[in-house]
Amino acid sequence: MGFCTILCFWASKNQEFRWPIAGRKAAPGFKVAILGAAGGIGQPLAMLMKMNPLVSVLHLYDVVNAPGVTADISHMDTGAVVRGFLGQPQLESALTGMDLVIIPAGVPRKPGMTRDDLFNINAGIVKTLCEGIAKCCPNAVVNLISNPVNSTVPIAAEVFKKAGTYDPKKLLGVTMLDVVRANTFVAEVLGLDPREVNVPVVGGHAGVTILPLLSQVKPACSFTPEETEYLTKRIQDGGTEVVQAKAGAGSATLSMAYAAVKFADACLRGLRGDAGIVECAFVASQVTELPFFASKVRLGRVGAEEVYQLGPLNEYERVGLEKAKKELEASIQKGVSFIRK
Ligand SMILES: NC(=O)C1=CN([C@@H]2O[C@H](COP(=O)(O)OP(=O)(O)OC[C@H]3O[C@@H](n4cnc5c(N)ncnc54)[C@H](O)[C@@H]3O)[C@@H](O)[C@H]2O)C=CC1
Ligand SMILES: O=C([O-])CC(=O)C(=O)O
Repeated sequence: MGFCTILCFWASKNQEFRWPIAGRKAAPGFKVAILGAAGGIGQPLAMLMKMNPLVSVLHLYDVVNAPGVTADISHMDTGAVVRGFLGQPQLESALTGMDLVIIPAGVPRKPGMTRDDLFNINAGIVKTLCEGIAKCCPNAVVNLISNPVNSTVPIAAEVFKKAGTYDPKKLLGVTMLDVVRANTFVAEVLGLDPREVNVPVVGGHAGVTILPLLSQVKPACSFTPEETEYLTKRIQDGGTEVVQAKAGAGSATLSMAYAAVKFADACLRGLRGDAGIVECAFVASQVTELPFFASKVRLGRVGAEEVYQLGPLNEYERVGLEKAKKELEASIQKGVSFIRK
């Protein structure tokens, strides 16, 4: 039995375990925690955040395998100091002092499931983690990835309200993967490099609530009705496409880690005070009559500082918006009721 095996075995028996901290002081930068860091998204996300020069301290928390992932990531010769935290008794240490908390904790879909089918398990996980955030880092910006995002964000908001720490600017549901997919699929149709394409995706993060605004693509372009139908459907079903291809082995993890880092980096640049950082996210909103909605937001020193209106929609998008709102309303209510019941 090697040293690592002994240490991991001991760690799994000893909830007080804390991976040894490097004897180096953290450089200036942001302190970031990933909750669910040993998972399919969590691991590549941890690796990419360790590569981010804006991060000085990276806390990796999970209920399993946190020591192994931490040992592995900590050998990367990049700036951030990495610390691992295993299990509920170490949640508070993982969260204390954090500027940004990214949450990919929870179960993923299998073929045939909707994101809402994850509610029963993931709602409780998100509730517990957000209670920890309210207690230990109430001023942190939260990037919530765990599905169903349309319900988990309202759950988080209710937990923070109950604790008296709710700041709507600091709670952001991550819908970046929808934008990443939309950029990729639209670029394919237009014959462009996806890095040159920007597609706003609004609404929420499930099925028809994912509403790409193809009339607002940059660079300006137009689509035939067939292209619009194909692209809208492909973007809405992007998650299911991956779930089916993985055939029971989970959902999008690598593209999600990429999208999560793209979004987290935008949040950190906003916190640093960079101007003009605009990304789509599912946030508290007055853009429609619903209390939460995904749209473009300006990220700044305190989080989502400005939520932008949708801009002019075409008839196809107006119809899509009505469908999206109907489903979103029920998902939001389900999340709110989970805490208020
Ligand atoms: N917002 C989005 O665009 C996307 C969201 N997701 C969602 O992200 C979530 C995670 O997906 P994967 O990483 O593929 O799943 P996974 O099962 O590979 O990893 C989840 C991790 O969460 C951990 N975990 C479970 N309960 C926990 C708790 N109470 N505290 C801390 N960690 C806990 C597990 O131990 C595991 O390591 C799923 O809910 C999935 O649906 C996935 C892709 C895109
Ligand atoms: O589809 C899923 O279950 C995971 C997800 O949210 C996505 O890939 O967009």
